Amino acid sequence: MAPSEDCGWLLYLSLAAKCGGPHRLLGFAAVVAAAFVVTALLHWASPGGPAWGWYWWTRRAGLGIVGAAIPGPRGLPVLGSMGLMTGLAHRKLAAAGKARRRLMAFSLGETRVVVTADPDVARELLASAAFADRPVKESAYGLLFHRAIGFAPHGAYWRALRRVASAHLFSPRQIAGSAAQRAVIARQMVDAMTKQQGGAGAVRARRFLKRASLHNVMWSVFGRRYELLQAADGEEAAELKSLVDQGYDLLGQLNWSDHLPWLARFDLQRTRARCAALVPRVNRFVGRIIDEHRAARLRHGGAAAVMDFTDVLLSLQGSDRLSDADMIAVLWVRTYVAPSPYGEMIFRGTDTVAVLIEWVLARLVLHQDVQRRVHEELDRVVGPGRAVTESDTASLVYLQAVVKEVLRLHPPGPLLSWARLATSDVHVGGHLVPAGTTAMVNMWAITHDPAVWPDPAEFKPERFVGSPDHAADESFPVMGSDLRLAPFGSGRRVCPGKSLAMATVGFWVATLLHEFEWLPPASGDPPRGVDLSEVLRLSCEMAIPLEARLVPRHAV
Ligand code: HEM
Repeated sequence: MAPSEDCGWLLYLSLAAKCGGPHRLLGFAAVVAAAFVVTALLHWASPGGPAWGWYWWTRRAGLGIVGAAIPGPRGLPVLGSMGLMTGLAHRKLAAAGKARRRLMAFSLGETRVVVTADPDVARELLASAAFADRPVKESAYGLLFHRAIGFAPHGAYWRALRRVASAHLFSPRQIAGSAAQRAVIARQMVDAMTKQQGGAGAVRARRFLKRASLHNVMWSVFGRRYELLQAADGEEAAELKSLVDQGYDLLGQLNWSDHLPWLARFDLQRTRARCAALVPRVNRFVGRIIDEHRAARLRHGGAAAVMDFTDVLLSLQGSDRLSDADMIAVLWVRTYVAPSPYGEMIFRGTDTVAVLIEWVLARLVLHQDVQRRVHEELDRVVGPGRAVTESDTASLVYLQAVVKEVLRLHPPGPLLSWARLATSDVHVGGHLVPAGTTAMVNMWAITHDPAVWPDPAEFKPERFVGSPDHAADESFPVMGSDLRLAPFGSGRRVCPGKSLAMATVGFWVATLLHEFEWLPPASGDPPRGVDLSEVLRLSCEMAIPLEARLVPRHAV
């Protein structure tokens, strides 16, 4: 509630008190409370709950226009269906939307939301120009995300950022150019895992994968090279890790005051306070790196010896030129770009890649027959005498099918994470979706729908290698043109890092499989020790980190 509204209420109450003493005041308060309860119940009674009720009532009163309401659960008065977005939201939404796959409405406090679990409606929604914006919430503003690619409003600034990132970070030439960097990090991972396996008897892959992904992004963006092993980490890497961890924490939570604005002043989850403490540290960290880049460019007569993404931003001229504050937003967010299933954020660049590789490895530990086929393919294509190179991955057809099948069963952003915001009234799936509505695609529900994928719960990479009795083959595109499996989203705001992500995942998985046999920590048949339970944080990751015994496949 705005401060002026507070003053209004106080004025009414003091007037009422003056006019008739405490009894009148109490009576007035009771009438106000009763009016509030009746209004809340009337709004709540609409399909989709209170936020939709509010919309339909004001529409009826103001314009006399009523379209067919979108079906959906009412949830609780005032709060709506906040419970749907806690825990494993994708599964809860899929269960709630079973009978309303095409489009379901629900309310998150005062926020109107629609979600679809139908590939055709998903295509309509993601391709529509009316959904090219994203809802930006309090924590996003606090962390400057609204100036970064993922959350900048659709317009000239966003287009300029995407153009620069596409040309200098995500183009095929840039991706090929950074292959050597990924090879160095892959080697560091193999060495670090070999060392840990020797000491502990089993390896917990997650910490290496997360560090490897973060170091990879830091290298491309800031030109920084870190070692993977803890002991070799300096102060800067430790500060980086702490900043990223705190950012994860902030962005991963469902911020109640984003949907119940009258709660915002209390800052109950301390979102604002924690953002305020984090931002100056981020500014110092990134600002120092920018200053170092500026100084190096001056030393080299205005150009960098080796261009990283910071140099690219510094070299922009004319209308593309960014202020220091925007540059910090773009660079920092780039290190962990990602909105959450709540319509807010998940760190993308680093988190998703590590999360996906951990799922792939877990599936391969669990399905030893599939792992054997991957090893056979690696022996045929690469052989024991040399390391895998990134150009080998094009020939590793079965391994690519494994990655696709894992993307289908465990999409890192099961709700496509980065929700969209309707900027104008628009018709989707036969319904009117009003401007200001948050829209989501439940990709997890689509990839687990038996009407879309036969035996959806089964892990069958074969479905992507041309088996005639399956719905797909090796040419099945996962980059957003077929909404039956579009883990990177689709349309104007499709993930720009998708090719880089697929190149990184394919190459690192191939290397880790070429070097090691991945066995369950405890022997047995079926293998024990791999728990596929999920937890939805910034991405949907394994609730119990994978542990595996690694056996080197080639003599050193
Ligand atoms: C397996 C890895 C990844 C997955 C599953 C993934 C998934 C996604 C999804 C679902 C979206 C939303 C798309 C939409 O709204 O239609 C997205 C957006 C985005 N992703 Fe990724 N992503 C991955 C890796 C990366 C990487 C490596 C980067 C960069 C280093 C990146 C940068 C971005 C950015 C900047 C956006 C926002 C685009 C915009 O709003 O214009 N992602 N990603």
